[in-house]
Amino acid sequence: MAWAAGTDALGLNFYPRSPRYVTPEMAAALARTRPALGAVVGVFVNESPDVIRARVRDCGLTSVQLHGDEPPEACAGYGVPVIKALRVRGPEDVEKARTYVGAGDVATLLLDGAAPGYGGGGVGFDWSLVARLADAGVPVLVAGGLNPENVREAVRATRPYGVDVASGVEVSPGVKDADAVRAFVRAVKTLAWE
Ligand SMILES: O=C(O)c1ccccc1N[C@@H]1O[C@H](COP(=O)(O)O)[C@@H](O)[C@H]1O
Repeated sequence: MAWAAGTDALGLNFYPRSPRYVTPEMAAALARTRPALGAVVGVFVNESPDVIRARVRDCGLTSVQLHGDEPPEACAGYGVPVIKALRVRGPEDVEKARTYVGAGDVATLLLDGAAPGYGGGGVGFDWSLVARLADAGVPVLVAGGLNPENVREAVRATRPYGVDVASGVEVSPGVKDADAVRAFVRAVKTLAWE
């Protein structure tokens, strides 16, 4: 459904405490639906490197999104590019994000809101802070509290490399709303490039 809606990347959540958790078997089956230009991202929170490597290998992940307290030195060794997610409460967290630029295999940063827990909480952050990474030389993804109604404003405000959404396109935690997914992708992809 997500691919048909036009999404560029599918996130598979391996955090056992998430309502979006998928088993390795489910993940591998979903990853096999990947179109030629699609990305399959494994989302992990403070997971052991051996488990991450096993999921990359067995589930066909094309990148990993580290959404926990992983230090810069833990962002390498998985054989695929790393998206490091940081929860943003204020400017100090954006400065912390900078410490991951050039570290290990970090290819992209993801800025998320600071909901309780590690992610998927539907909480945004001050989008004006994204500009602080404009000179960092690394692509930035914006997430946190996005939905079909506010994502265009988020893109206009932050000019990100991409956006990520979990709870904002669901009927209930972990259950995607196909109409909302389609509306979200349409809202982003029909934005004029200025
Ligand atoms: O979605 C989850 O349950 C989750 C759990 C642990 C870490 C990350 C998680 N999801 C990521 O959180 C952000 C924001 O989600 P939301 O749109 O605010 O609900 C996003 O990057 C998800 O991939």
